[in-house]
Amino acid sequence: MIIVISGTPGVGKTIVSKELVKRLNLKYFHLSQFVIDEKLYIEYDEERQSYIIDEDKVKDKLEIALKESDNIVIESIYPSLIPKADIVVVLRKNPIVLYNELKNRGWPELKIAENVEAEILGVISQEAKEAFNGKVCEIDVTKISIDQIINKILNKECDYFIDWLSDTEIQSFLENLDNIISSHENNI
Ligand SMILES: Nc1ncnc2c1ncn2[C@@H]1O[C@H](COP(=O)(O)OP(=O)(O)O)[C@@H](O)[C@H]1O
Repeated sequence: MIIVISGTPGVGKTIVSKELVKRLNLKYFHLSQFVIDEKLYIEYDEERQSYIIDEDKVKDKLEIALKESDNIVIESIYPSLIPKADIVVVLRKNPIVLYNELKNRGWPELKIAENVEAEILGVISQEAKEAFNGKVCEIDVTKISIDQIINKILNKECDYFIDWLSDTEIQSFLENLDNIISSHENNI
């Protein structure tokens, strides 16, 4: 069984992945750590304080690293780079709650804005559905405990249509994020 836990940074991937590993006695694979350990990046983006990954190298290395793997939880923000999976869980978190989570991490303003915008637009969920059509299970984790998340995953209780933009407060929040992003782009 290969379970992928994906979603925007800050939604709860690590905490959920580790709890799932414990409950089901599975192996754990953190893709972003693998990228850093194997130096599968092109460069470090100082402004965003994150690595720009070399997708082709990651795909090749993953094919080898995961070749024999079964009974594993793979945590990743890049679901389309993963060669195979039985289920791809995409954790979703209310963008305003997520914004505060990333702010508490002390991340740069631009990195927060880009990640929260991606959550509003469902970027990772879309990427997962294109790569693993029919195997994706989205879960809104905003108001539920880790235990409840794990049970939803094990019972495949998915939320079928998460559209943050149906909330007018989030529509105006997105405009603010766009302003932050464009102000950084204008300063280049
Ligand atoms: N269901 C939840 N309820 C309350 N807090 C949560 C929940 N899921 C995650 N968190 C908290 O959210 C933060 C981000 O979790 P983490 O697993 O580090 O996210 P990610 O790996 O997606 O960046 C952590 O402080 C974690 O304790």
